[in-house]
Amino acid sequence: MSQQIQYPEGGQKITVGSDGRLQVPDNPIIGYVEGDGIGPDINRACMRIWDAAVEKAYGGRRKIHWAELFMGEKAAALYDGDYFPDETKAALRDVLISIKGPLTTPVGGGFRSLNVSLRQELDLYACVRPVRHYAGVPSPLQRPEDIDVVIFRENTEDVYAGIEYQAGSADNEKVARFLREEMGEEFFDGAGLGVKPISPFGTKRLVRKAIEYAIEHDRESVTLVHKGNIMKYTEGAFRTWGYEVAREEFPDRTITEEELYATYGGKRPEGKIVIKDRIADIMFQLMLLRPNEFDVLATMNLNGDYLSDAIAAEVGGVGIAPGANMSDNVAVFEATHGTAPKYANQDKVNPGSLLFSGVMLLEHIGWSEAADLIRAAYEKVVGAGIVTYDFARSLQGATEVKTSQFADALIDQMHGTIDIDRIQREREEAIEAERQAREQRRVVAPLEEMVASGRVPHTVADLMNPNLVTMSGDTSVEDAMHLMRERRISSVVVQPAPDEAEGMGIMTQRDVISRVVSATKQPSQVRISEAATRPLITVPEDTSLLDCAERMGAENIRRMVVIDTQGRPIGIISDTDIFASVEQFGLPE
Ligand SMILES: NC(=O)C1=CN([C@@H]2O[C@H](COP(=O)(O)OP(=O)(O)OC[C@H]3O[C@@H](n4cnc5c(N)ncnc54)[C@H](OP(=O)(O)O)[C@@H]3O)[C@@H](O)[C@H]2O)C=CC1
Ligand SMILES: O=C(O)CCC(=O)C(=O)O
Ligand SMILES: [Mg+2]
Repeated sequence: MSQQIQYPEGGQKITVGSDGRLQVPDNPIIGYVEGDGIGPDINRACMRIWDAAVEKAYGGRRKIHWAELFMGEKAAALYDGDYFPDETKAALRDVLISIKGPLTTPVGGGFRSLNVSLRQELDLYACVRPVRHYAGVPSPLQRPEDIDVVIFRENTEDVYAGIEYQAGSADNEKVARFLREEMGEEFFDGAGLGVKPISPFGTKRLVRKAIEYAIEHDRESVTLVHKGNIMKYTEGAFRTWGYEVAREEFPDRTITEEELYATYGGKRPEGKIVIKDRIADIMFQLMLLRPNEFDVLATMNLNGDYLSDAIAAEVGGVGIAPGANMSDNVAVFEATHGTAPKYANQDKVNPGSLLFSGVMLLEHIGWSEAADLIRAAYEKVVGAGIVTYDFARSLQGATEVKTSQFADALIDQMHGTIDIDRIQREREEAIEAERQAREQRRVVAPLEEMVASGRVPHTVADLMNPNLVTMSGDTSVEDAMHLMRERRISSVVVQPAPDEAEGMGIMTQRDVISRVVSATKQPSQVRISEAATRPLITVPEDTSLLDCAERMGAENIRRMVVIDTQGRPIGIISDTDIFASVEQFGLPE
């Protein structure tokens, strides 16, 4: 066997004690695989951050001794075309804990996925992917903080098992003949064929791990995700065996959702984990609409692959979501995204996914002080708008930095050598300056444009501000205040919450002051529907400015929401807008 791997001097191996727990020395040897594509860029950056956090947390008493292990393109170059050498497999088992970057897999042919091979060869049966939101990270959701789930994805079975027969091959014909002649199945000629094995053994060990995690981390529920209505004997069986393991092995710690309502009136008894199940397609919708109903998710391989990328998108994208592949002793932590080849060697991408996989690793070996330092520094740095290109795309006032510069900022923050509050202040000032410039353009420039073109504003649509924010009535006043401050707006349109019969309303800064602050209520405890003014006073987009001014006077209000012909809110017009127009053009006709 070719020998390329060298364990660093001064390091000691992690072992498993007689109680089954990891024995971690202060100088553990931990394996790392750099990965292909963007792998080297993110790995270089993350190693500096992990090392700095460990040094800072333990004052030099603890130190990781990294051992480079080889997979993918780097391995092929060193081991004569072998992408996953035996030496690496042996070392991954030997050091017990490793972390890896992404690896290239060719589509539709070529060699088998190295990631899948790794999971199967080492029997790393649980792919654990926590997804939560970090303050300051841009998200398409109104309340991304509601997302805090841990996905346990089965890692060795399902259509990923690699039991596939290529169309036109002799094996394919043999299997097709068997299925048609012996089993009476019908399908089109020339079909590629794949097998989807789901076993009670594979299912139960995965669901067992998910329930153990839920118990250990004081989580409320474990949801079995499946498409058992269609694939009854694979996905349906996953559901059946999942409930079985809960009932047989954790009878004192689990109840089913059915029991929750039938026996406990919907109120979860202290210390019990609720086991429930959802069909996979609706699960994607639920994770967008009501994510706070979910906690730990147990899925089969393919559903978990899809679902983990989709949920990651809700909290900032695959650039930030971490993961780990685990057996009972061996664990290989890994970024959940791929090799993003178009960005390779550009020092450009977000190191967050690998970084937080390392944070999981630090927690796994019990070094949570170092993990906490990274999390705290991350929130500060991203909160100050220092981000890589992916977050910069949707973050107002962002300072876009390279992968290595992002690592520098995190390390400086941990060392206290960066004035993050000043950067944050400057960012807020820049956002404010941008807002004022926008306002200037909105109120003055359109009028100037109109003067130049000889047009005169007639209707509210000519003058309205289309920058309108609508929020659901069950949003807390605190969350709405954050958004109003961030967007520099003085009101939000309030849509009825699902449990409300009333129509739309508006909540202004003045409402917050008079109905929440002066009433000494906690903004976090009050829903915006309680602070809003109803009904919403609207004005159709083709209303003349004079009519609008008259209505404002009659209703004694300073702004009105403009609606289109379908009754949808499309903008807001204020007395300031009409004032500016009259000052410029005189009284409208
Ligand atoms: N575990 C593993 O090793 C995995 C390996 N792969 C392999 O990776 C290769 C490429 O796969 P592909 O489907 O393109 O998926 P990738 O995850 O590599 O890239 C898809 C897109 O995701 C965004 N992205 C990915 N990583 C980052 C990051 N760190 N920071 C910011 N944005 C990021 C980029 O979006 P944008 O273009 O919008 O900027 C990128 O173009 C394939 O060979 C695939 O098999 C895929 C998944 C997992
Ligand atoms: O192996 C691959 O190339 C893709 C794996 C993947 O998508 C995942 O691990 O989530
Ligand atoms: Mg994937």
